[in-house]
Amino acid sequence: MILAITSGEPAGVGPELCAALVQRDWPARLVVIGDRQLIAERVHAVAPDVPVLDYAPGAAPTPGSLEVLHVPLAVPAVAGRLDAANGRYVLDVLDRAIAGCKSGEFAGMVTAPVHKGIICEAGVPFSGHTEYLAEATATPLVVMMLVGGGLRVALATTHLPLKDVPAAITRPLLTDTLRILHADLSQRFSLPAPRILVAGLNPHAGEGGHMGTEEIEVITPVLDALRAEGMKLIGPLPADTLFVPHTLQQGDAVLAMYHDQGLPVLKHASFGGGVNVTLGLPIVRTSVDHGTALDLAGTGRADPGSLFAAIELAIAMAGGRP
Ligand SMILES: NC(=O)C1=CN([C@@H]2O[C@H](COP(=O)(O)OP(=O)(O)OC[C@H]3O[C@@H](n4cnc5c(N)ncnc54)[C@H](O)[C@@H]3O)[C@@H](O)[C@H]2O)C=CC1
Ligand SMILES: NCC(=O)COP(=O)(O)O
Repeated sequence: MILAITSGEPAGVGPELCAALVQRDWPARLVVIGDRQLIAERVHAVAPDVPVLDYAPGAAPTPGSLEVLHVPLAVPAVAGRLDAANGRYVLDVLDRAIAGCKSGEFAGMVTAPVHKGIICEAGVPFSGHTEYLAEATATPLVVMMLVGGGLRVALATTHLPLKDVPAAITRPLLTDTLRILHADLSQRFSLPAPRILVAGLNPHAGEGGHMGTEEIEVITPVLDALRAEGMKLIGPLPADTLFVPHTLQQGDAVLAMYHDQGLPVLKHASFGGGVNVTLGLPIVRTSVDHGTALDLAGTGRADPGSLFAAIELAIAMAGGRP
């Protein structure tokens, strides 16, 4: 099994985190995609003895070395300093991994962090890997789920302004999101009858319609319809008490209505060891839970724990050992 590791934003911690890959004996061949010289420089700054070699598909990998599939930078990259001139490079790296996943060259892809803002400043509207992968694979809807700290938290909406969230949560969106979450928990997470805790949108899940009506008009009807099909759905629950241990024990996963309803809890519980996984895709994609950490780039102090966890999950999802 070959996994593509996209090295992400060249000014961020992604390239140097690749040095840590040689610390473990993985049950998969890991191929780092990025600029050969950039990866070598960042890796050798923190691990001078690690050989950085060109990926040669036909040849057996050299144990203890890092294999790089070269995609050239547009301009030299400086750790900690974003440059819009390399925005297209970041997408070229992703495109190469996606092409390899589609063709069967790679069993899946694991992504190091990108900086959404600098890609937008490069002139390409970009809100995240999740949305980019959906478009690149012509998948009408995907679901972002983060896993860590004993939690699985999926999102009904991802990267959109908070003011646009209520209108985005429609009956069709919620229905399709729950179907994808249910199917992937069953098939890819070995949970044949997953119990899903569904958050409300408003404080106290709307307090009976006195603090918002989306629970009554949208969420409850969708849950009732899907329950009639046999899904085990609990909610809509007030988000502030959903995450107390007693309630969490009653479910296998949480569906939060928006990014910052679910992810702060998940990251509090697991930062540095969490994994972001895109559900509903025809390919396997997992990611680190953290961002580009420009403040740490080039210092060698970035923790590879989340990258390791993302690789483990990708291997498991692709059918290898965990
Ligand atoms: N998977 C991805 O591509 C993700 C990308 N991002 C992007 O990253 C950029 C920066 O986001 P921020 O909110 O500043 O979050 P961030 O995760 O980059 O940084 C938040 C804090 O966590 C620390 N940190 C991050 N990764 C670490 C690691 N591996 N080890 C130790 N400490 C670590 C940083 O030093 C900083 O103090 C944004 O453009 C955002 O969109 C954010 C999350 C995920
Ligand atoms: N908070 C998660 C995040 O921003 C990563 O998003 P994506 O790039 O995986 O879509």
